[in-house]
Amino acid sequence: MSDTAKDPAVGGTAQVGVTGLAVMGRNLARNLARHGHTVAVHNRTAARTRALVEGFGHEGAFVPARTAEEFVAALERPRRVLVMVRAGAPTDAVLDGLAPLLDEGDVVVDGGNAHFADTRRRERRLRERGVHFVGAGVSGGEEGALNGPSIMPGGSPEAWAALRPLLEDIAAKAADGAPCTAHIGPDGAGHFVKMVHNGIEYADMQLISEAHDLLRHVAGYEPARIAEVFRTWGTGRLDSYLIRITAEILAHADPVTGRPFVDVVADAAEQKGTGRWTVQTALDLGVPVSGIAEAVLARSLSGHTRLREASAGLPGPHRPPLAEEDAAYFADQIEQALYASKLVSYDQGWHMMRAASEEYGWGIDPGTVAAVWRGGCIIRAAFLDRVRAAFAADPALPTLLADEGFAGEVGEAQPAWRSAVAEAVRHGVPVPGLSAALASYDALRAGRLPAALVQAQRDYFGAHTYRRTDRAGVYHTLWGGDRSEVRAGS
Ligand SMILES: NC(=O)C1=CN([C@@H]2O[C@H](COP(=O)(O)OP(=O)(O)OC[C@H]3O[C@@H](n4cnc5c(N)ncnc54)[C@H](OP(=O)(O)O)[C@@H]3O)[C@@H](O)[C@H]2O)C=CC1
Ligand SMILES: O=C(CO)[C@H](O)[C@H](O)COP(=O)(O)O
Repeated sequence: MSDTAKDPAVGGTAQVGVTGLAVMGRNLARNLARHGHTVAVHNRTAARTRALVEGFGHEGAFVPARTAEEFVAALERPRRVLVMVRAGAPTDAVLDGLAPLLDEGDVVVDGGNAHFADTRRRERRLRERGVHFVGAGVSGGEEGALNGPSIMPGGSPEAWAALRPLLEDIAAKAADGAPCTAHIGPDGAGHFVKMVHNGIEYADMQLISEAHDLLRHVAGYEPARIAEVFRTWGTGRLDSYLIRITAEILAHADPVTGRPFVDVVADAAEQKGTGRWTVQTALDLGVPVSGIAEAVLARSLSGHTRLREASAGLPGPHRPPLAEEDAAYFADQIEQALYASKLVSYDQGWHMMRAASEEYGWGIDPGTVAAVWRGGCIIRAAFLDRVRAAFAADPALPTLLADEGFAGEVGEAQPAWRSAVAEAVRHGVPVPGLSAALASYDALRAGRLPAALVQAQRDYFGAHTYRRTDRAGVYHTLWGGDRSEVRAGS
């Protein structure tokens, strides 16, 4: 490994260092090297470092390091370090090891899926030492890390200035050539936006899977045919990475049994936690992210094997699949339901980012987030360019449904959306994502909500008070007495 002598005042020759060389770190290091940067590479277990240099050393300039000391010494100053290890305690362990070796002005990036609250804590700690800590969301999986991920860095403007040339080099490029990275905001803003990205990812995957279920059990289509339907949808307004990979998965036959691959995969969806974090955080912020919540709950329900087995015989409708011409019409309704539900679910994610930005003073620009998500990430989708344009035209837009174009599309889709959900209910096919999105749409457009009765109930049993529609002030009715009303506040 490296034995290059270092001048401590100048540092080493590597422009950037990557520590943590599993799937993501290894491929990001290669991406950086392929773009002409000299990359110091390090991993707790040295075998990964050796494998990277032996396997891909020809792709660019790597400086392998055995220890954290050797790694830090290999970097030119001010140093730029990318930490790409498992989130949680491992990240703290790596930062604890690096911190004493770093100097004022150095920049450390955590590219893992950290919780934004951890990022805020780590940023504060390293700032005390004069080190810039950047919590950067990275999305795109293995392929994205190598060929261009979407990168969402949060940190100081100085850190962004130091990282910008590197990140813009390695990030995916949108159709207009813009790099899919931008300064999201200070401290935890980048990891917050990545968390919401993953929450939306859960919602989108759930909606697509519900659409598949309806095409299968109500339209009566086989997976190969559904693959064709998805392929067609992928050429229109639903054009997205997740739709494309779904079409590929559905067209795939299991090499062992010859059956459709989707039919041999156990139907228990796992989760590492970012979707759950999104919902927990949304609850704390008081933002209704029903699409993401239903997706998290659907994964959870799918894993409750004993509960499902105990409930499997419960009665439900037994309807035959639709006739061929009705099925084709129904497939079109599903496309409309999927598009409208997707829009509502993404919109809920933006609502959450707006609330957090206000809470933490992050100044997140909603159009910038849409721009960064146009390429490289798992939820990349053609319609995000229109989301970017809508927010560019009005950064204070309270909901995408207030944008004339999106409102028109959802308005046109809503009769089909209702029919698709109603048909699902008639056939006993669960569509928590599609129906939650429709309920959210209906609640938002309703002039008056049943919340009035809830407030009255709260006042009845707990004297929790209520406001009136016809005059200012806070009131309580003496439910246990003569039912007269008293003013309880202003
Ligand atoms: N995989 C993916 O598609 C994506 C992953 N991410 C995030 O990127 C990060 C890296 O992901 P991935 O590449 O999949 O790797 P993993 O999450 O599987 O983490 C493995 C890496 O963490 C290191 N590590 C674990 N514990 C420690 C420790 N205590 N001290 C030092 N190093 C430790 C491992 O070192 P060793 O080899 O010695 O065990 C290895 O380099 C994670 O935070 C993940 O959530 C983000 C986007 C997509
Ligand atoms: O970060 C990612 C993509 O952007 C990961 O793919 C994501 O963490 C997967 O999450 P889960 O395992 O919970 O489905």
